[in-house]
Amino acid sequence: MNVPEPPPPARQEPYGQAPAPARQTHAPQPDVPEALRLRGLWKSFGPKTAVAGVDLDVPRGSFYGLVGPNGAGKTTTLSISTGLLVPDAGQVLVHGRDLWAAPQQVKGMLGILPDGLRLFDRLTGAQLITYAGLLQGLDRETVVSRTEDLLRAVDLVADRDTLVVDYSAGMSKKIALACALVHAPSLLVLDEPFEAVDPISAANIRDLLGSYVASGGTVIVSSHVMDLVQRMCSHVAVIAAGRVLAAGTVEDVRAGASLEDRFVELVGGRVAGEGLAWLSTSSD
Ligand SMILES: Nc1ncnc2c1ncn2[C@@H]1O[C@H](COP(=O)(O)OP(=O)(O)OP(=O)(O)O)[C@@H](O)[C@H]1O
Repeated sequence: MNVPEPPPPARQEPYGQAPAPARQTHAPQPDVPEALRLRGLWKSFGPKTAVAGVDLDVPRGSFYGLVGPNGAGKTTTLSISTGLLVPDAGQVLVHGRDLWAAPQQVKGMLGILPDGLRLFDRLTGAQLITYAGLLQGLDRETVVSRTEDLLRAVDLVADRDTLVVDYSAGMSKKIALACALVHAPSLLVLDEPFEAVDPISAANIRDLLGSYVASGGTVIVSSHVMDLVQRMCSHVAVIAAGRVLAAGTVEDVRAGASLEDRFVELVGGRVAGEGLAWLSTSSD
């Protein structure tokens, strides 16, 4: 693997402090074909370069999978794309709007399920969705009806009045997804949305996301489950060592092979051998 080139100089304007345009809107720009456009993203943590020049175009209305080995830079890329992390360099455009020029307006278009999300877990599930909706500026009547719809959609009606602190990992993931959806964003960015979620709930969530995409929304998901990405996504990007190795429609990227085989071919790293000899030695 090549040693990454040093990043270009950092942006001059600190995050969120660029002068705001006089008039801004949450609406996507209609003539822009990409829901998300990343250009030249770089991010290092001390000596570790996590993202090394990522360019990516996510077409509007696509179901986009982001796959890569552990430590590839997926979470860092998604965190930068949603304004949760400041890059050392690069540009993020959401529906044609620069995230750092108008962070509040752009974030109104985004629904985010971050990795390792900390929730306000002393609220019940229903209260948490309500709180998320009110924070997004929805009126109370709309929030109440959407909360009921979302609790049904993520199979949490029976636990609507349970404190989130008492939710299992999968239930927490589902309530966080419901919070991400409540303001009907035009772009959903989901980091490992199916991790710890049971198969029935996962199927329901897939259906929900499928309908969302069919109605014009755009979804980006990171996942380690190649079979799921192959079945669910229209597009995929393979990322390793902070760089995009391949990106496009799932059909184009897998090029006749399974996505899993193509992934292994692109990324490498299979360990040949007979395993750990000592592991098969009984201590009895
Ligand atoms: N806050 C941080 N401080 C230091 N290093 C970090 C930090 N966040 C990420 N890294 C490093 O950056 C690299 C990319 O991490 P990242 O979490 O983006 O990978 P990932 O592709 O999401 O991995 P996984 O599939 O294991 O979740 C890793 O080497 C990781 O150790």
